[in-house]
Amino acid sequence: MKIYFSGSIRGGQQDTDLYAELIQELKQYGTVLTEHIGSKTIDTTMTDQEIHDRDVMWVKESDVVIAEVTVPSLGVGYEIGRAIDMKKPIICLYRTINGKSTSAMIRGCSELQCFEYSNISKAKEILKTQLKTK
Ligand SMILES: O=c1[nH]c(=O)n([C@H]2C[C@H](O)[C@@H](COP(=O)(O)O)O2)cc1CO
Repeated sequence: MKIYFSGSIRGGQQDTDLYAELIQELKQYGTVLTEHIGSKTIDTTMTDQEIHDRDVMWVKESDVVIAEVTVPSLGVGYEIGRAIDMKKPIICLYRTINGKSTSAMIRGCSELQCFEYSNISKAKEILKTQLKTK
């Protein structure tokens, strides 16, 4: 199974360590195409167009998209929209921080499976339940 993991980069990298742990967990279910999202080092050798085209190709190739949407990111929202058009199964994970929840455009979308979680163990449980059937 090919997994496209989506998480904020230019939207803010405060959750990068959490993404790295989720990516590590996801590796037991298949190949994670986007391991770089769990690293704070940004590749400066690629142009924006190269990043965009590579990532859209990976979304196309993927069997499932997992998006951590707590940190608002234009790129993550865009990838989710493209993945919906491609009819991919999409799981969105988010935490509520200081009473602030994620966008209604994500939580209110019936084509997404959205799950709120409070800590990494809960996120792993959600992934286990959701991915064992895929
Ligand atoms: O350098 C990058 N590499 C990359 O793969 N992305 C993709 C993957 C992430 O899921 C998403 C993050 O978008 P943003 O940078 O707008 O937060 O976009 C985004 C950037 C920078 O925008």
